[in-house]
Amino acid sequence: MLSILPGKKIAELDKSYAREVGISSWELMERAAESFVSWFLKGFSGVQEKVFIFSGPGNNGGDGLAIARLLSEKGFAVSVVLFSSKENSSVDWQVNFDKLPEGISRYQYPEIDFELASSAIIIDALFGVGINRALGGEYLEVVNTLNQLSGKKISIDIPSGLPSDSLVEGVAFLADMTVSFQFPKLSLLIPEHSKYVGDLHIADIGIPDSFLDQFGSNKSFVQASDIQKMHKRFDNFSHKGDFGRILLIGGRGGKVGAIILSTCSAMRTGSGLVHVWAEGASKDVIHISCCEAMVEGEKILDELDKFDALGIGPGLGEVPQDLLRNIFQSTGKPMVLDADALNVLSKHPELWDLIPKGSILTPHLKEFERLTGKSSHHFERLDKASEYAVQHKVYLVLKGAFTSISTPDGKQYFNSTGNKHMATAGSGDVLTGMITSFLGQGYDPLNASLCGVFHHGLAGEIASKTKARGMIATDIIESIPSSFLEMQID
Ligand SMILES: NC(=O)C1=CN([C@@H]2O[C@H](COP(=O)(O)OP(=O)(O)OC[C@H]3O[C@@H](n4cnc5c(N)ncnc54)[C@H](OP(=O)(O)O)[C@@H]3O)[C@@H](O)[C@H]2O)[C@@H](O)CC1
Ligand SMILES: Nc1ncnc2c1ncn2[C@@H]1O[C@H](COP(=O)(O)OP(=O)(O)O)[C@@H](O)[C@H]1O
Ligand SMILES: [K+]
Repeated sequence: MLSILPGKKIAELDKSYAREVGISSWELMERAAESFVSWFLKGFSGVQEKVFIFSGPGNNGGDGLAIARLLSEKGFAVSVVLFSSKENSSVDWQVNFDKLPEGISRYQYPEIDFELASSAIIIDALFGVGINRALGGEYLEVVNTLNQLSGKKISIDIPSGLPSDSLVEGVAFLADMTVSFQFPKLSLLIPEHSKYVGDLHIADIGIPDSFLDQFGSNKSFVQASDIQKMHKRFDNFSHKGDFGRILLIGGRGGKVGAIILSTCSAMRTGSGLVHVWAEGASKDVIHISCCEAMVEGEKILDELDKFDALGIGPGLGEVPQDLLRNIFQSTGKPMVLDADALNVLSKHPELWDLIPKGSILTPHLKEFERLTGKSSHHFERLDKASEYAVQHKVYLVLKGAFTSISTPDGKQYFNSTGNKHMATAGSGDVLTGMITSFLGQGYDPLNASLCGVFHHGLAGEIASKTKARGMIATDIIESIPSSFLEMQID
């Protein structure tokens, strides 16, 4: 689990880590540069390619100079554009400046012809986490100019102009890709900053997770290796009863498809027994669409105790609040609440304290807004999500890119899988089926949420390799088994 530290803590982290392992701050910068370059070489191997690196006065600029040297050694035609004088730059910047090889072209801003840079790969090393005010003067001017260029643009650590923990003010560099060191800065994970960040890559600089943990952050970025450890192991004598019996409630009226998606995905996630509550003609449709599931009528609501987990909401439509109230009161077990179940909760806050403790709520942004009111930006939304989870002792899965999972003990986890092709009708219903399935298999609510969200995103990534923009929710379901195979979960 990568702790996400606030920008202000990073200088302290660097210093204490360098001291602990007995390396200099320059050596840490060198590791960062090497990690960037090894990522870069996977995507840009054409050694004839031109690279322009814009280097600011701090350590982000220092990273840029180290990267300039390393890329030049690999045969790239590298130019650096400098802004401050040597004596006004950070100590490690100066060391890397002195190490710049002869072959690198140097320009002192404003003496640069942007025509030359227009056909090059642009690397933004102006400012990193040390930015402390909006861009102005020549930095504003250069970022505005670079933003007009059409070549590939890459930011080191964070796009220049973005603060690491708050909303951008004014202008920032528009990167196609951002390579952030060790962990993503919080600011890289919010929708308002997506156009600046582009595709996000995390470059390991070798600081162990356990070392980051000492800084006591309540926010983490979830990795595949974390998820692998959370999975329950089943043995050779396991039978379907060990994989849980769940009940899914929803799919009324014209929305029977929603609960079918949840049902099929629960089966694919490994549930032993999946029951679905259904009304009238939808029973047959469910049977035909997912013959492995058992379809139940109204009476099943009197037998909730026999289920290991419930998932309520996909396609439920408008229902009287009593339906939820009765369910909450007849079982103390955590359950998954999505879609229309959340809409009932939004209209009836008096139900909030009846939600069984440890339940998992999975709103998308609109559903979350109905629940907690409008937010002026995502940082505020994340705070509200955390408050809600703590206050009502539930897990709040706020869906979108980098879905966040807020916990009753005030922690917040950010998912690292998924992509834009998952923004398609029904993909949230798939997630509900997956999380309910894990909960029913005996995963605790945190692990069920984290594993559900991670595998959902990974299945989406796998499906999108062949389906891309044409991907539909069913494709995600079909790729759930591949997500287990990829993670070697048997
Ligand atoms: N573990 C890690 O993550 C590692 C991190 N590393 C790297 O270090 C980076 C952080 O470096 P950093 O602390 O030197 O800050 P950085 O962002 O270069 O800028 C500070 C300078 O800018 C100035 N300044 C600020 N705002 C300004 C503005 N709007 N307009 C104009 N000037 C402005 C400010 O001076 P001021 O004017 O405030 O006196 C100061 O001179 C980090 O992002 C990563 O790339 C790696 O090297 C090693 C491992
Ligand atoms: N751009 C994106 N990147 C990653 N995941 C996404 C993106 N857009 C949507 N998703 C995921 O797809 C799902 C969409 O859920 P939701 O909006 O409830 O869909 P529906 O209501 O149609 O079922 C969520 O799990 C969300 O995290
Ligand atoms: K930068």
